[in-house]
Amino acid sequence: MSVKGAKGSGGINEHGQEQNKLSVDDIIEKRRKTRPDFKLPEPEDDDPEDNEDSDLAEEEDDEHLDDQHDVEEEDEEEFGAGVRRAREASESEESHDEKDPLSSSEDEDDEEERQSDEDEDEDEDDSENSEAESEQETEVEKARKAAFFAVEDQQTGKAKDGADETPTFQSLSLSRPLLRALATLNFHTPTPIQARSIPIALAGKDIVAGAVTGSGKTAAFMIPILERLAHRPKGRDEAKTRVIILMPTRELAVQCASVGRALGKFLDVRFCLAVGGLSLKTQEAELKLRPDIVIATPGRLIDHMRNSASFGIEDVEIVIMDEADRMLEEGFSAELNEILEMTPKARQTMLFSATMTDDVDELVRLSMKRPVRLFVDPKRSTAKKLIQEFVRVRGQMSVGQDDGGNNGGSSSVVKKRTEDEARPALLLSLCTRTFRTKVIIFVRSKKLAHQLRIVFGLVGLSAGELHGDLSQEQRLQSLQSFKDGRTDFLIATDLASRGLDIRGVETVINYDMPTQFEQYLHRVGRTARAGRNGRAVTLVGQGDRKMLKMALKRSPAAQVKHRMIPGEVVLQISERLEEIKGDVDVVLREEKEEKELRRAEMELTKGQNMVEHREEIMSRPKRTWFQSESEKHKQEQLGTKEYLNKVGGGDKEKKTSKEGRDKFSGLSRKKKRMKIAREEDAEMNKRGEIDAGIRAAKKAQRPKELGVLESKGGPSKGKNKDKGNKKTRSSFNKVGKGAAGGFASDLGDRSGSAGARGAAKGKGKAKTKAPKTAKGGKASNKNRRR
Ligand SMILES: Nc1ncnc2c1ncn2[C@@H]1O[C@H](COP(=O)(O)OP(=O)(O)OP(=O)(O)O)[C@@H](O)[C@H]1O
Repeated sequence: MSVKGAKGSGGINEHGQEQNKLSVDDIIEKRRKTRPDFKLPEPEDDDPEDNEDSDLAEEEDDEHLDDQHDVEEEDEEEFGAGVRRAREASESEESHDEKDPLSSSEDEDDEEERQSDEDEDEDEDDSENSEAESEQETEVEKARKAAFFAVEDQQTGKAKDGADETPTFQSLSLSRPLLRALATLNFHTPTPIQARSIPIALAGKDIVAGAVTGSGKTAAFMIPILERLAHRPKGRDEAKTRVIILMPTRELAVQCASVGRALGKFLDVRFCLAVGGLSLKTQEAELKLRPDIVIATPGRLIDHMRNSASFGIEDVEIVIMDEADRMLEEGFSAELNEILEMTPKARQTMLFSATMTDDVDELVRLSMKRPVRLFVDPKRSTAKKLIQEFVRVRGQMSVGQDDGGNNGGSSSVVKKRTEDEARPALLLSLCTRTFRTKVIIFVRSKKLAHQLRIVFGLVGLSAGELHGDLSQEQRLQSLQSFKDGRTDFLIATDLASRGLDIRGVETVINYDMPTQFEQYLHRVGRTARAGRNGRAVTLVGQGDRKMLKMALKRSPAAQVKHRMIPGEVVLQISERLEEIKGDVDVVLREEKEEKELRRAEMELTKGQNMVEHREEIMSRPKRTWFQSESEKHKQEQLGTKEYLNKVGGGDKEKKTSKEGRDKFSGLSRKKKRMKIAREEDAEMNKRGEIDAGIRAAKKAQRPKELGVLESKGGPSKGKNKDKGNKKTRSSFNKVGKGAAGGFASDLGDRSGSAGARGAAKGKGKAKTKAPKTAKGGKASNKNRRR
């Protein structure tokens, strides 16, 4: 293959030198050199045509536009007028008189289309009504909330009249090292969410807090955590993991750790980042030292809870769940429950997010004690300095003139295209003429993100991509080069829509409208953060009008605009894009070949390692891991079946298992169980030396305070060994009672009989590290990552 010829095939060559990998950038660059430069339209700094507002309707038509363009222009005007009408309607709060922002009153829409529009409108009205209802608290709900949530003023002891005064960090009674760190970061005044949550968090209360994107929620929980840790008992024996911060994605965890380290700069507080995709061994070593704060994604934390010697969460005093709704969306509810149940009952729990869902309400109800509700901004609102622009995407566009020889006159040629085909040219028009640096572009799929990145590369724009198809290292690199300004555009999926705080992002472009309004809020919230200006531009297709209406309804009139892109610019770019279509395919093909080659090399290396180091590899203990619901179910069934076979509870299985009948015939139930246990012990002993070695190593690593005295014989069987009066919220007792699946899921990658034994012995083994049966976990590992 030519590509390989250019840079070698990677790995080690015959001279023992490492050969370079061929990255997608190399492939794009190589391809770009084979064709003339893509001529980009002239940048226009202050293009009045681009930016429509109320005065645009009075502008004269461009003389170069043909008839078809006139129709499109009118259509655009209608769209703009629709945006204005919707805005006005939102201002007067007469939402049901609101006109469809995409409608064109004198449109030539056919009857069928009109009918379907009406149907859709009805649906929208219905859903908006129900939404309005759900936003309006009923008396019953109010009473329920009053009974469950604590009142803020009571908690802080503040008089109501004092609430309006803007506090300073000094007035929040923070210690000097923290005040110094805040000054270093140029945080002079607490943001509203910080001003309200810090005193309550310092008082040890549970909190459920919501505030718009970019309003400083991270520091709102990090400051009181650090302040509380500043007063913890110190000394060698006091090293404990006291705080766990759970984040939905690795990037957010990394970001949160960096905020924490910056704020804790002058305090002797130790952090550990425990996220997937980074070295397990390094994390294990750090956890062994019992860091004060562990910032983790739920899956990786559970992995460590089960597999890392000497790490336990039984001393945790504070649990934070950031972006809790996203964690639940991602199917982490079983993991969250397991983590919460393993921590002490007396802990403080705080939950933060810019958006909340019903599932979060449920989590709050199950995991918190009389939390204080802090919602500082109107529900579903955007940052104050965010300008939202909308660009209409049409699925049809004229591409030139036909002299009309056949039709007896001149007419434009109208090329039918789908909205999706129209979007790339609109995007490139925006990115080449108006928004040229510090732009995040959100797209709906990983594949699209990658293809667009190739397109950007081929036309000479510097773009990176961020989505779940990349390795952790690639994700972090991509993010870093965008932060450093080495790339101007970051093309991302919703993986990046939450929480990412990138200073100086000027524009967010929604290549397509997200399907959930919450998602829209998080995406546009990547700009206009911390009181800065920012702009969000959304391409709006026919099917996106419901979302558009919601956005218009919730935004002040001055912040909403309709952007129009001159038709000829879009046409010019569309034609160029047609020309490079083939190149995109070539790049994708070469990239695939390159990947296959790498995979083949990896397999080869793996095979070699297996031959050379077989014994060592086979002796490594398997890690237990959480499973998907279907895996848990299968495991549960398998465990139950084997158990029933052995104890004689399952008639069918008993009859078909000759061996089982002979072996246990004539024995009482109790004796059967004992015999099974003995057999299993013997079986386990065959694995003996390895397991004994592992147990001994774990025991040796365990700090004295957690271990059982040598004289009492052997290591404790679990991290949750009873320590004085400390209670945990564990429900393992419940699990032990015959719930074969609960244990089976822990021993998932050991033999099914071990799972059955767990069930048989389960009664009363409340303090083992085995997980409880996960209830309500929706997603498998596969769909956790985007
Ligand atoms: N008191 C403050 N003064 C000035 N800047 C602040 C202050 N607190 C936080 N910031 C800055 O505000 C920005 C946004 O903070 P943060 O990322 O915590 O927002 P957020 O509310 O968690 O946003 P999101 O909902 O998108 O996750 C950060 O760059 C942070 O440095």
